[in-house]
Amino acid sequence: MGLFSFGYDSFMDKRNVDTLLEARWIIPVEVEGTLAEHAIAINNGLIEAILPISEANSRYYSSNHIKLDNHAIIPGLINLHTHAAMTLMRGVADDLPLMAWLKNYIWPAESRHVDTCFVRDGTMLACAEMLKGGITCFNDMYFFPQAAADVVLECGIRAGIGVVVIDMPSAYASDVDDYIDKGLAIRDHCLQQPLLTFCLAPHAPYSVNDQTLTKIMILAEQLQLPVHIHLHETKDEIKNSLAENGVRPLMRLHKLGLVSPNLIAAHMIHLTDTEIELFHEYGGHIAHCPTSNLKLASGIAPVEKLLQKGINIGIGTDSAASNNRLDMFAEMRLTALLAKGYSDNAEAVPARQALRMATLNGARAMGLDQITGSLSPGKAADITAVDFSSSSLSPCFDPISHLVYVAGREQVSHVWVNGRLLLNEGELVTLDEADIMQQARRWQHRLVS
Ligand SMILES: CSC[C@H]1O[C@@H](n2cnc3c(O)ncnc32)[C@H](O)[C@@H]1O
Ligand SMILES: [Zn+2]
Repeated sequence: MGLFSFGYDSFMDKRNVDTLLEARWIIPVEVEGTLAEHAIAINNGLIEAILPISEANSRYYSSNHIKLDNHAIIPGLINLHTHAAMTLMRGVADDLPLMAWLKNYIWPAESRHVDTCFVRDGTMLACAEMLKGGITCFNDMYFFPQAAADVVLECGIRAGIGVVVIDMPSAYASDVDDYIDKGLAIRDHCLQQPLLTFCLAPHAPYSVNDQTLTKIMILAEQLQLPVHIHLHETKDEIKNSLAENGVRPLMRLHKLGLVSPNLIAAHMIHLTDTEIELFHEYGGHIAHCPTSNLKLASGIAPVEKLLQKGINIGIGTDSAASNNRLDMFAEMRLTALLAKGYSDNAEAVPARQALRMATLNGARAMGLDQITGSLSPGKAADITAVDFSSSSLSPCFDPISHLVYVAGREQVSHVWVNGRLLLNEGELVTLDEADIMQQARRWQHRLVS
């Protein structure tokens, strides 16, 4: 009787949580280093505690107790710049420079095919690829953002949806005011959705005029929204801006008041020292997209120099039409390797920094660093588990080094967003992968015809 009541009492003393997750290594990112043999207690979508396994077991219990004995647990990866629905155009036009790619292939295809169904099916395909690759949050810029938002809510991933603006009529909107009105109406409708945030997303300095950019600057300040834009992507962008506006694009945006902590500038390849100073002084963030930049021969961003200055840099895949993968493991590795080669310095972007760029820095750029981007009590349980049991990851002296230089997305086994399991032992929980692939094949036939 005494023994029974002792066991019962001590069981009752423990706190019941939704999930108790044990792992060989936990890499919180916010604090440096690796925690060996620790556990995470997850409750109501949030990380409640991270403790050594024995301590976690003495304080918590859960009917959902998961033991990942050979895994590293990291914050979910954050894809800071993408056009999710463009997965349906993966490989339609390769080996071209940006403007030929856009003007001769992508924009004509978009004008013929992009509608709400295309964006729905393409975003589903992207979410399947991203979740299987450990991505828990993406920053999107595309037509028909309502369709992307619907998919995000259906599958349970987290996203920043772009209120896209471009001075080019489309099936989605007739002019820039129509783009803005439609985008803001979607935001108003989704204000209570914890997985959705919104950005103002003017496409690029060459496709949006001064008057519209000023309107966007005012809206960003009024609504405290990030502004997500392609910037300084090619040498031609800068040459044309000098010819048409008398200034380089970044200086033009600065004169219009857009360079601020609200700004997320994708690419930022061709920069003078003065521009780097200015960008740092005014607090902008960068979405570095190394694969897309190389594939379109746009150039190599001076990442080491920008980091040394103290600029916040996250990592993006860009679209599957210019990458051609939505693979943040590949982008992390390339970020680390390119920075070394470009700056002639093997110490540039060590593994821990590449991982931080792919997680916490992305969250910071999106204004989400109080919610996600690292594993700390009080933050959302946006978590990726990476299986280290393969011989190709053996031996392992440092799991952070392996995550960047060895592991690939094929090692991702589990993903949680807001405490909800979305990938279980490599299988998508909320998405029907076979159906998604069938829809992709249907679009492939349409695009060809
Ligand atoms: C108006 S929706 C977004 C728009 O951007 C196009 N796009 C995709 N990748 C890039 C890139 O690297 N630079 C500039 N524009 C890009 C996409 O096709 C859509 O038209
Ligand atoms: Zn882009």
